Amino acid sequence: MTDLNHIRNFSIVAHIDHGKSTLADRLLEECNTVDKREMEDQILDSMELERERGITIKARAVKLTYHADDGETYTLNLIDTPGHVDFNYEVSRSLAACEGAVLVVDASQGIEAQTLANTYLAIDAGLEVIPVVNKIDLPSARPLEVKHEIEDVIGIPAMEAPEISAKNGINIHAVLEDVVRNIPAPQGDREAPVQALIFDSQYDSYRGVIVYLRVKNGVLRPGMDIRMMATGAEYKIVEVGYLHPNGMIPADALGAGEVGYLTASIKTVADTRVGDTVTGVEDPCSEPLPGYKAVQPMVYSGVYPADGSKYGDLRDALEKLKLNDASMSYTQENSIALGFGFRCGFLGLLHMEIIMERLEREYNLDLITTAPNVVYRITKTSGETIEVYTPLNYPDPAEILQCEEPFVRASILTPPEYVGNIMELCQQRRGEYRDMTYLDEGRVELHYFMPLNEIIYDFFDALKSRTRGYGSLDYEMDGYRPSRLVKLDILLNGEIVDALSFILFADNAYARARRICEKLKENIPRQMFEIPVQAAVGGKIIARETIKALRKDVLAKCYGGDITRKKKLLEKQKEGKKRMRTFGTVSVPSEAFMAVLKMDE
Ligand SMILES: Nc1nc2c(ncn2[C@@H]2O[C@H](COP(=O)(O)OP(=O)(O)OP(=O)(O)O)[C@@H](O)[C@H]2O)c(=O)[nH]1
Repeated sequence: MTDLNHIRNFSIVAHIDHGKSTLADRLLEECNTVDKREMEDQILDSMELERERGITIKARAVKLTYHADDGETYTLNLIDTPGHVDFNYEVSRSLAACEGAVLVVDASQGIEAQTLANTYLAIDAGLEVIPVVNKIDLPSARPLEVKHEIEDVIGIPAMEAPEISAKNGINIHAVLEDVVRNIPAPQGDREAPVQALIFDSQYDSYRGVIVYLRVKNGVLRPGMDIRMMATGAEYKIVEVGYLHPNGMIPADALGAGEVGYLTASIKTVADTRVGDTVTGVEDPCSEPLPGYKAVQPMVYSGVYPADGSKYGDLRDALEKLKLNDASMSYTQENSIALGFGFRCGFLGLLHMEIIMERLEREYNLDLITTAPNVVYRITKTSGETIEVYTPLNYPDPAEILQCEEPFVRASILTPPEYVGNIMELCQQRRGEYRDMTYLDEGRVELHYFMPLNEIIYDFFDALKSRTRGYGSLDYEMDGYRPSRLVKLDILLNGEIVDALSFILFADNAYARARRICEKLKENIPRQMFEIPVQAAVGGKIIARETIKALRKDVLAKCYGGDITRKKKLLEKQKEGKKRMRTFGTVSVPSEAFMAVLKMDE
């Protein structure tokens, strides 16, 4: 165990793409913990998918050894934080494991919404924030301006902030010196009962769950019986150790102030929730650490195998993913149209996309997802209040007394010239204007109340395109408000396709219904008979298109006796058929579902 005075626990916070992972790599190199040759690019983002998408999903930590200019050797624990608004809670728990945060700001972009949001999280967590200006190698870099921006907007001294290029390895040493000098050493009592904060966990098929934690008080040792205070789960520690960039290094003990891992043959990450407190069974601490929150999925979607016979495979895959991702949820759901599937809950659309991609890629599944929805709250005339996770459970309109939908407080940062565009966008999305602050000459912060439902689809993309990429968004939940909602049903050939139903704001129903019918008409191939495509609210048809009947058969073009060409065509047709689902008498390709999902593009 390192003595407390020689430990520094810190995170790096930044807006997406400002260079957090690249700086982390350079710090690792500078501390010589990693041999350059064996260093994979961006070791902290260890999942393949993360690397491909260039985002950081799960928090990880590494222990660095740094020989400082004062002649002393320090242990630096770098805790990586996810960079997307979907994962804000995980960010806050990672920060709670630290005493300081390095704030990376891109010298050409300056402060953006997530810079502010993450910095405020760090300041709220009581961390010492040390700014760093990155990407000074770029011709468009304006480090001095950005330093002024940091001082004016965030209100922390920044004139001495290191000007670095993480990419080219310029001035990295100055960052490490700042960390050692300006971030306080951890405090804690190693004689006290154990109190350790879980900031991440990961499922490993051989060892069970690996729990990443920061010990606040006491000492953890192998053989000790521990309890997770929120979930109540109890285990015997098998191993404790440190997180070296090249792997886990077992140790005899993990003491207050330190960051490391434990294993205890834990079967599921659901037992080791992020933010929970680990304590000893024999000599428990009197109170858990503050700030634990059971994270709730905010967005739900139906997930069905494109090929109905793969239902079992999908269930197995979800079961495995769930072991590793406590924030995802799933329950079985039956749709008349799609058969057996699951209603899955996600933190947000990015989280949903990541899980869908993992299911398709790692488990080789072809999936159909239904339009994502938020959780609505409906009070019935009987006085009963229900939470509606899926349009399939939407009550009969005659039984509804009141509908409520979740709202968020959104803050949008933008250069002033785009304010008009943004206001228009927010108004279209039923935003309620709160206020607007001019942060400095180049930046305005707009505050709105918005229905979560209007944000989850494509709000972020729409914002980016209306601000030429300069606008940025952050939001937090703000509770439920009464709303006028309806369920829109889609009928093909007179029959409701339940998997295409969704809940929306009443005033949007007509426009949306027309667009969906048009989209379906474009995406459903003609068949032997005419197919009416209709949209209805409460049994009343509000839009209609018709898919004309098909007359020619595919082989008609194949005059002449070229059998291989005929075979090819038939083969192709079969391929097409496989990807179709038949509803009543109508075959619908999975692309049609996608088209309805991607409505707002
Ligand atoms: N020119 C230049 N590019 C840099 C520098 N540092 C990082 N980049 C580039 O900026 C991009 C984003 O860097 P990352 O380190 O992945 O950014 P991040 O903040 O970790 O992003 P997320 O993981 O998505 O939160 C990459 O293409 C880097 O190569 C720098 O000093 N100069």
